[in-house]
Amino acid sequence: MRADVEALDIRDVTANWVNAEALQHQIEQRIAALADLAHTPLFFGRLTYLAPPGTDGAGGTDGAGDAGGTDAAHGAGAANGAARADGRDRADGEAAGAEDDAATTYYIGRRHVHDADGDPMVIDWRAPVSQAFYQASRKQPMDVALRRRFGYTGGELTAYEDEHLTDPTEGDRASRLLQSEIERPRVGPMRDIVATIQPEQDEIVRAGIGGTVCVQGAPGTGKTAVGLHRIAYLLYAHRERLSRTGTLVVGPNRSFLRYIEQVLPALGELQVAQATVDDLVAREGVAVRGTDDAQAARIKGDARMAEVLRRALRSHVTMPTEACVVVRGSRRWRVPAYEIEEIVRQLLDRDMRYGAAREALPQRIAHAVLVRMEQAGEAPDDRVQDAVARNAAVKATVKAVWPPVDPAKLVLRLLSDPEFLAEHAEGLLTADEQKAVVWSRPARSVRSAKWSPADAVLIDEAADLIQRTPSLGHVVLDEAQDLSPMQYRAVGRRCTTGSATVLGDLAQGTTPWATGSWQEALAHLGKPDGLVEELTQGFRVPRQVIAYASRLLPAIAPGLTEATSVREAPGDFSVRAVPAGELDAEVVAACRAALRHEGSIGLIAADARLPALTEALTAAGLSWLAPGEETTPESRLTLVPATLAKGLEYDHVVLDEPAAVVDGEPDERTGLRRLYVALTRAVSGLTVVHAAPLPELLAGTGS
Ligand SMILES: Nc1ncnc2c1ncn2[C@@H]1O[C@H](COP(=O)(O)OP(=O)(O)OP(=O)(O)O)[C@@H](O)[C@H]1O
Repeated sequence: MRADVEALDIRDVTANWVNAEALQHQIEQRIAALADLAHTPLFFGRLTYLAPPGTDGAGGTDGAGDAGGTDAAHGAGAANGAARADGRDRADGEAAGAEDDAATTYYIGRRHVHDADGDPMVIDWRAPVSQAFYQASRKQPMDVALRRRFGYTGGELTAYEDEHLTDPTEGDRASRLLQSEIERPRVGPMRDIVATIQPEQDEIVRAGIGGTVCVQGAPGTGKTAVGLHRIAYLLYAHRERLSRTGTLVVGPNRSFLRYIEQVLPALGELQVAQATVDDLVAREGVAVRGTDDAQAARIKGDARMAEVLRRALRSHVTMPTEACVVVRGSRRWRVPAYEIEEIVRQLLDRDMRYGAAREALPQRIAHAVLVRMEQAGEAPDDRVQDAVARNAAVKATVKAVWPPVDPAKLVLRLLSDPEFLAEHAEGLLTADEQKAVVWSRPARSVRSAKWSPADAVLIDEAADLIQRTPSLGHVVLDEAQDLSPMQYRAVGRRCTTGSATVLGDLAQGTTPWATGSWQEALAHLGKPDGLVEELTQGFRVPRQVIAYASRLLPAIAPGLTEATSVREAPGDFSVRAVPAGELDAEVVAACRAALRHEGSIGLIAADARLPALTEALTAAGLSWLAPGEETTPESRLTLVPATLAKGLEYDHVVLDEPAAVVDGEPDERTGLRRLYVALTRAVSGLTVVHAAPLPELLAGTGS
């Protein structure tokens, strides 16, 4: 397929260079999307239907019987499976009834693959025919006689596993291939899970584009994976619409985005934008260099600020005191002040965007002039109305009544001028709250102001009040629990006409304004009808480790369901108390021990502990990476400040001094939540090393 695209000669088919450029670009994208990925096989599953899908006939039973005849227990007969799988044998017509086979048997892969005649060889995992691969069960076989999963090692087909869903004599058994995929030692960036998406995950992945879905899930339940696969699914099912409107993944920080950035390209999707909320609201000329204390940030992030901004903006509209007199030729047309006031009030009542109303106003005044012209016997047309709207007198009136407003200047004034703030925050913010947000030293200009991230969100809100923010087709919002209401609004206005997938865990909220309930979050996002789903099967964290971390739940998120672990391997888990003077050395020793195993190692520590640990690692001659930098078999140790651990995972985690992680946060609940995040990053082993006493809820075990 790639060779076909590469061989395309477009010289004779393009009318001009713009055409040629556009076509060439499309061709390059197609070639890129068809690139071979090392170790990524073309197919991972096969379905044999009882009858060709879409028919009622039972004619497919033969095919099913045939497929059954070639079965082998998983692991055995792999070579045979490989030969059949590449389609050559089938093309040779090895089996009688090869026709039937082709009609009922489908190979499922990451993308569609066809042969030289254009006949499909591998069906895209997102196609309707593939859904049964994920959803069919013994209870509901969905017309599937045989489901085969293929197992690969380093790109080589090494095993397969069969389920005869309609065979009553065959019992249910756990998939070894799923188990080995889950237990695989992690190294490198996040990978796709297309081969092993679970039924409850699949339902979310394939939910319709019309609705917003919100997923609450404990650490490691696959929220990020599900969100990314959902966007890939939507791009498949609604390609044209979404390529016009665009799609976006919002994540908590750069390291996280780097960690996930290869999943969608591996699924052939290269067009999805990725950003943090700070990126979304970034504006030219507004440099974010400042920070807020927790109280100011919380108030600035509160949804009440949206109303303060709305009022402050609308206060720029003043009622006219003078008539508008338009001179055309020898005639003067006068629109009295009361009539302009009426127009202005109508525009205010319609609650249009400030900027849209400002653009409508000159036309409305011009219309009033035209009515007068007609009354005087003239017959003006649209061109006259346009000319009048551009008349200097009309412009002057508009400027006086409905002046242009710069969003950053508006926020600057609110934060610099206590009286202006008081006027518009009356009844919304208390006097203390107003005091908390006003800058101690007023800024002189937008450029010199020390804007904080929360200020940038306020400016974004103001900009949207003036001019509508363009909406994308679909937005996936990950680690949503940390967003303030104002940040939810900023994301929400980027999908007003589209839909969203909101992913998060209330127990992992570590901002002072962390989400308390998903209903509230969805309301701030502007999607109050969004459906809240829960995932509870954990794919990352070993059972003992998740049980240990879950001891914190009563203190950090009472009422949340504890995750179960689908991992069979118990994992290594130890908690070591060491003398204070030996903490750094013991941590280094734990890292060394972890490095003896395969896979990535994350040393997670309170941010304040980083300098000491950096020194200890250097002295020990160990090199390490920063979070988000790709781990490789040669370079596997990452030093992770606790504040950046969210969303990431490491095969083995060494957690330094839990008490310091808790103390690094302004309050205990946030501290324990930060600790919960740190404790739940491990895939196969966790070593906790501490000199200070453990938080009470965790004390009482260990070695
Ligand atoms: N169906 C699955 N098959 C195989 N692996 C899976 C499956 N679902 C999730 N995983 C794996 O489990 C790990 C955790 O998934 P993911 O990071 O999406 O979880 P999360 O819910 O976003 O976690 P957190 O709350 O910590 O951010 C990843 O390595 C992911 O690939």
